[in-house]
Amino acid sequence: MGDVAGGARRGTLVGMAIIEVSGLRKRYGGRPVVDGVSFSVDEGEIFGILGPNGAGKTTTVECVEGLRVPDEGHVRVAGLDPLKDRAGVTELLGAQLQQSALQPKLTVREALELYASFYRRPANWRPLAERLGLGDRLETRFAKLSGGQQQRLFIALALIGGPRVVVLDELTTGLDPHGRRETWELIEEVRNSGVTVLLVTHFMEEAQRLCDRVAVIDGGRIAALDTPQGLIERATGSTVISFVPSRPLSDDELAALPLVRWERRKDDRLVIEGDDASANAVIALLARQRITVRQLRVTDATLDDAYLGLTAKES
Ligand SMILES: Nc1ncnc2c1ncn2[C@@H]1O[C@H](COP(=O)(O)OP(=O)(O)OP(=O)(O)O)[C@@H](O)[C@H]1O
Repeated sequence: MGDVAGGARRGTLVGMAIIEVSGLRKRYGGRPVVDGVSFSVDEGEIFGILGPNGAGKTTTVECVEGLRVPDEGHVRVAGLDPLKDRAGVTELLGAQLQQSALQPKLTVREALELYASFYRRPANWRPLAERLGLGDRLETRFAKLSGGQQQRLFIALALIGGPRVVVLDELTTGLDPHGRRETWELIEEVRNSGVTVLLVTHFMEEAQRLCDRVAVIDGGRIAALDTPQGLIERATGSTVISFVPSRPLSDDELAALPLVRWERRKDDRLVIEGDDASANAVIALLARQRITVRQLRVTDATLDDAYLGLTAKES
């Protein structure tokens, strides 16, 4: 696999924290939007931040980038304070630009040359552009690129300083499923080249596929932090069983079963999350009560199920 970071890879110490956030708080107009967030990201990880709209995700990562000043708390990137060691952090952290930050008339080549000029030791942008599939688009203006090409250019610009960490905030929002999958492969290659990735996303499938660990932020606080599989097991159990019963099951009947969670859908479908013991208990209850079922489905739980369970009160 090619080195997507353009050969900028340095030795990594997998398992060492490269980002440390502790007791982070930020208020706007007296309202806490980040309310005591702590986490650390190991070098070489893809670390995801998930959460509902307005949960405080962007505020948190912008404090990591040194773009916002926390009211309280402690942030370190490779041991540096992003506010006090601004130049040092800029050299080692690549941030994805917001769309509006690029002039529509700027060509891909001009953008790459311009951003390379910001760094003392930039990556060689030509192989980077090739690797990101932009080699034949160098003279194309930003406004004429497809959504997927624009996202690839943002990844290239985030990598051009040869960073050890990249922060990608909702990178695949607005992409079609094909473009999203291509971007996922690129993010995996970025990580495989040794760069640590801090990824803010709304897409559970994206987090499940890419992230080594995920923090779910809700109401400015960390609701859960684990591997995607750990979150799934903790929040939902491992299995989702759904069916339309010939007569409704009562809340009391359901409460007596060893389930993690259940939900009634509009079409009378009952969705039950649990484990093998839950599945057996449901089958036994149905047999005892002579309830038949239609459209029975048994599937593995996903991060989507876990997320809905973890953020259920607010959503
Ligand atoms: N500069 C600001 N001034 C006042 N309020 C702000 C400011 N920036 C963010 N907020 C508010 O802080 C809260 C958290 O915003 P933030 O952008 O961090 O959330 P988010 O989790 O990234 O949301 P989304 O998923 O919608 O991007 C929101 O209610 C937002 O309106």
